[in-house]
Amino acid sequence: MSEWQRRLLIVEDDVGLQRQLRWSFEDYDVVMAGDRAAALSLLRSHEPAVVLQDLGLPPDAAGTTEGFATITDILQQAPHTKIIVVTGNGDRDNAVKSIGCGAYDFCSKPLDLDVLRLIVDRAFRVYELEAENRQLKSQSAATLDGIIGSSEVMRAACRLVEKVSPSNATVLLLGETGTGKELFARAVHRLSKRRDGPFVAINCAAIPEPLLEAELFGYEKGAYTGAHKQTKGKIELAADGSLLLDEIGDMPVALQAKLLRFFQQRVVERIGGRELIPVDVRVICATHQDLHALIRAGRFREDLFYRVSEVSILLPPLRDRVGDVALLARYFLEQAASRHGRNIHGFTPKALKAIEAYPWRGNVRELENAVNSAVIMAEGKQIGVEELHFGAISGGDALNLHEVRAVAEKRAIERALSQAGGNLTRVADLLGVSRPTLYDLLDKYDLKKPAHAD
Ligand SMILES: Nc1ncnc2c1ncn2[C@@H]1O[C@H](COP(=O)(O)OP(=O)(O)OP(=O)(O)O)[C@@H](O)[C@H]1O
Repeated sequence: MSEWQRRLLIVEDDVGLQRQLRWSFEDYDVVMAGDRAAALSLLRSHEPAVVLQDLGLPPDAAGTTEGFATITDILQQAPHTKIIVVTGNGDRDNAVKSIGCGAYDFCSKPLDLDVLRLIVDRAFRVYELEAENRQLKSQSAATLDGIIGSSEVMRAACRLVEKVSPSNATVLLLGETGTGKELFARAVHRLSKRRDGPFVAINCAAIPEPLLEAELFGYEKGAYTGAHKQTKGKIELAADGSLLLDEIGDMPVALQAKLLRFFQQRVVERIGGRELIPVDVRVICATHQDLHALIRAGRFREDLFYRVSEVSILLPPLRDRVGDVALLARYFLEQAASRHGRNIHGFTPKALKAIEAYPWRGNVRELENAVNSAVIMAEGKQIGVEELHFGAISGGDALNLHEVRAVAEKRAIERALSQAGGNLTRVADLLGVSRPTLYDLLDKYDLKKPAHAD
C-alpha cells in the first residue's frame, strides 16, 4: 500500500480517546482533528483515504448534529473517502442514519480496538480497489468507443482508425483470431461518413467456394438450378455503407480475379447477368494469415494485395498488450454481471494475477468467454482463480506440463527484462540464474537482448 493510501484522519474531541486511537493505529499515517473545521482543513491538506469519526463533536458533543454535518461536508469535498462512524453504545438508529448519509461503516462505543482495526483495514482495501477501478476506467476512455485498451499498441491502432476512417481507403486488419478485427472494422464504419449506411460482413473462410461467388456478387433468376429469384450479393447489399471481407486470405484464387475487377472498376456483374452494376462501397478486409507468405506460395494475388491493403492495421495478440488484460477482464466482468444480474464486484488478487499470467491464445474472445462463464459460476462477490477454469478454456493445453513450464518461463523472463531495463546482470539476478544461462534462455525463447544491454 502506498503512503497516501495509509493516511487515516481521526476526528475525535476526547483527548484520552485520541491518544488511545493514535497508539492503536501507529502503523498508519494518522492525522488528528478535534472538530469539523479542523477535519475539513486536514482533509484538504492530507487527502486521507479513510476517516474515523466520532458522531458527537463540539459544539454539539452530546448530540449528533455536528457529526452528521461533518460526514456530509467530508463526502461533498472528497466523495470517495471511506468514513467509519463511532456511535454511542447501542445507538443503532444513528448508526443506520450514518450509513444512509454515505458513511462506509460504523463501530459502537466502548470500542473493541481489534474489531475497529479490521474495519479500518478493510476500508483501506476497498478504497484502494475503487481507486484502481477509477484509474482503469479513465485509461480506457482514451481509446475508441467500445474498444478497451490502454497499451501503447492499442492506442496507436485506435489513432490510426480515427485518422483513416473518414477517407475511403481500403483498410486491411491483421491479427490472430479473437484480437478484435471485426470490432475495429465496425469502428472504421462508425467513424466514416457512411455510418448511416449498412455494415455488411462476410466470412470468406466459412462459405464453400461455389457459394461464395453467389454470396458476394449475387445472381439473376435462373442463373443455375435453384436460382428462383434475382438475388443481390453482399457487395450490392453494402452499397453506400461498408463491406467487411473477413478472412480474405481464404478467398479462392479463381474468385480473386473477379474481386480484383470489382476493386478496379467498382462495378459488379451478378452470376447469369449481363449488366454491370456500379456500387459505391467502402471495403474493409481482415485476416489472421500472413498474406506475404500466401503470395509467395501462389495462393494470393499480389495485385489484389495492393488493392486491399491501402492502409494496414495490425492488432497484436493480447499477450503483447501490456496492461490490457486486467482492463479487459474488469470490463467483461462488469458487462457480464449486469447482463446476468449478478452482484459481483471484481476478482480476487490471486485470480487477477492468474489472468495476467495466462497466455490467452484465443485472445480477447477467450478472455471474454472465460470471464463470462466465471460470472455465471461465481458463488461469492469476487471471482476466484478456481472459477476461471483455465484448464477447461484452453482446450486441455494447460495439462501439458512441458508447455505450461515454457510459457511460465518465458513470461518470467519478459517481466524481468522489463523490470531491469537493459541491465542483464540484474535480469539474471531477478531470475536467479547465471548470465550464460540467461543468454541460453533468451535464445531459446527468441527474446531480443535489450539494445542498450550491459
Ligand atoms: N479491445 C477490445 N475491447 C473490447 N472488446 C473486445 C476488444 N477486442 C475484442 N473484443 C471482443 O472480443 C470478441 C472477439 O472480437 P472480434 O470478433 O472482433 O475478433 P476477430 O479478430 O474478428 O476474431 P476472428 O478472427 O476469430 O473472427 C468480440 O466479442 C469483441 O467484441
